[in-house]
Amino acid sequence: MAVNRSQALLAVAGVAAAALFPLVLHNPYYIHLVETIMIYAIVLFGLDIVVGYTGLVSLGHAGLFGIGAYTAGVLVFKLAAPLWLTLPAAIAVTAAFGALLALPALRVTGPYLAMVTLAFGTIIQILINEMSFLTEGPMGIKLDKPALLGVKLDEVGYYWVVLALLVASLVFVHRVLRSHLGRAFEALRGSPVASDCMGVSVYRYKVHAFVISAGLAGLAGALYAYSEQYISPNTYNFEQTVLFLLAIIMGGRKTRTGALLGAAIIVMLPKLLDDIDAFRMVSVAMAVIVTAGAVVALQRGKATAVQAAIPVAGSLALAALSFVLTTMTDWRLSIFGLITLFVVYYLQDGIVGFIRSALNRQRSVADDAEDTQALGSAGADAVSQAAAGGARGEPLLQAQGVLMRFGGLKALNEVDLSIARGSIHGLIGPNGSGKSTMMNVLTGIYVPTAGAITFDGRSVVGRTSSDIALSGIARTFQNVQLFGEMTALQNVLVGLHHSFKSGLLDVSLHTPRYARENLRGTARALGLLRFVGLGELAHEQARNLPYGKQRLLEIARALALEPRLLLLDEPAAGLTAPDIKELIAIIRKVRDHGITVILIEHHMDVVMGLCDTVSVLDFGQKIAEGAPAAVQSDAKVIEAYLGGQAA
Ligand SMILES: Nc1ncnc2c1ncn2[C@@H]1O[C@H](COP(=O)(O)OP(=O)(O)OP(=O)(O)O)[C@@H](O)[C@H]1O
Repeated sequence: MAVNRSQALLAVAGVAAAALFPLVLHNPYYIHLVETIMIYAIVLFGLDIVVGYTGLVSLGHAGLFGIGAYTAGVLVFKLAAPLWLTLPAAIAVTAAFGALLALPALRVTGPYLAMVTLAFGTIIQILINEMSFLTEGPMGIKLDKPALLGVKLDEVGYYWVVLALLVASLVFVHRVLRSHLGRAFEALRGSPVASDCMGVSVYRYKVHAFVISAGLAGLAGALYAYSEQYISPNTYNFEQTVLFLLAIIMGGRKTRTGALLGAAIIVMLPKLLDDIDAFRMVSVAMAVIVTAGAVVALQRGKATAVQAAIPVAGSLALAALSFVLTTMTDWRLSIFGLITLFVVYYLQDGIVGFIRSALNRQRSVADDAEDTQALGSAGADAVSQAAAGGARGEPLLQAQGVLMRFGGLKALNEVDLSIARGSIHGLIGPNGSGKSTMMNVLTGIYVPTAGAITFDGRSVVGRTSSDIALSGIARTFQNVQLFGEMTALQNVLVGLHHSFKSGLLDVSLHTPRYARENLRGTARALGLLRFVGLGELAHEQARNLPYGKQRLLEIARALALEPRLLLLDEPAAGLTAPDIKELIAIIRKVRDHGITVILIEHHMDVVMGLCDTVSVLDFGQKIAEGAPAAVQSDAKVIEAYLGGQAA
């Protein structure tokens, strides 16, 4: 595992401290409090996969948490089931409900998804209430602390069980997120369209993320039932769901520390707000921290006086208010709301994100791949020889009568195209002539209004982008579509996703099969990066690369798919002259590996120097086709497109 030493030491120290806590502090109230924080943290690890990594909003997690609690509760109440049965059952049942919700819900996004998941949560609460024959309805279910290996657990024993499962969940989530599955989750947030075109089905991995997240919520729910020793429908309500989301926002997304911190906040804050003395202490401490933070930010030139003044004034006012108030009862919710507003507005990356940026530390974007830095063969070997039969020169892709309508506009009007195997086929035309639309039709982003497209004898029309990608068509994008928060290496590894056959079990147990795939994948990805001259930048975040390098990275990522056909959409746009030279050499090498290329390009020297055949589009129609020299001297082409430029 690619965890650095100090992180590992810190984690071990943290677990040891948590384990010793109930022995040092015997107060059952505090033991229960920490236990609740740990249980909530398990939910939040899962919720962060959905919210932080895939970028979806779920308002259904309290419902899922409730399903876990009731699965355990009902099994204990009706069948006196033991712990080793109730916990796996809670995970399985909740994951199944998660799938039931995700399969239809994840067809929609944004506010619609929020509404669907919210409705789910409400329905679950109503069902728990109504299905008295199973759930005892509003009366709720009482249950005892469970027994483990024949010994009935007391508060401390159960605390340790929860701690052990927290650590297990942490390791599980950590491993999943560092594997190809985690990369798929991040990729679909970074660029859904590029994910699909790399063979990583956005829909499929959204559902995966949701189901994993639901399983964790189920486990936490079951633990919560035993912890409280009583469950009733009212616990799993809208407020609970909002609290979970708030915890992620406050703690910070894409961080396990953030989830733990978020859990601590949502458990402790309401209790602190119950007690005026505690509230005074916290608000004074907060005012001191905020003021000190503002001074540091001002000194380092990270904030202007006005920017720093508002949070300082706000926290001082809160501290002053705490001494004016005599009781908290009427003010609890308002103050909770104010604190939330403050965090959401000023700490958009959450508290952990804020601390990291204050310390000038980047979020670690390392994953399992980093272990294998020294790997990688010579660059060119990484590009697979495009296998599969068919002689050079025979058609690999054929489009007939392709029509693409957008309302009244025919972006493509009865276009025929035949791409010979092993060739570089240029597609040129003035702006808006339909070139990118053609790429989008070929890669399944648009379904053509009419016409037929066959790739290697199989129809492309109506298939999903990821299916088409996996059958051997890779592409780059006119407006670069990289996974910005991921490293160059991780971007290429997303392209290699198809080469990972390991499942969730392999990933969480780090089986030899996963280790083998991971090693091989990383070596190939590094080889591909070297092939496009980015070997040195493997661990750089994609969004930090210069524009020209980003375009080359897109080519490496596309090659990772082991395509037979590579579509390059204006690869030279925005490149400097030396970069263009490098690009031309790379495209030639790609062709020499037997990969067929369709090249959209405005740089005529690139097109004329590289292409075997050129097709010219104008207003969605093909107006000429042939060898570059012939096309260049075609009167219609000169009139439509080359006219001004050729002169
Ligand atoms: N999703 C869409 N909805 C509506 N119209 C579209 C859509 N996509 C493309 N078009 C229109 O189709 C026409 C062809 O666009 P396209 O992007 O394919 O041209 P292009 O040849 O790639 O141009 P450029 O070189 O500027 O990228 C344009 O008029 C464009 O506005």
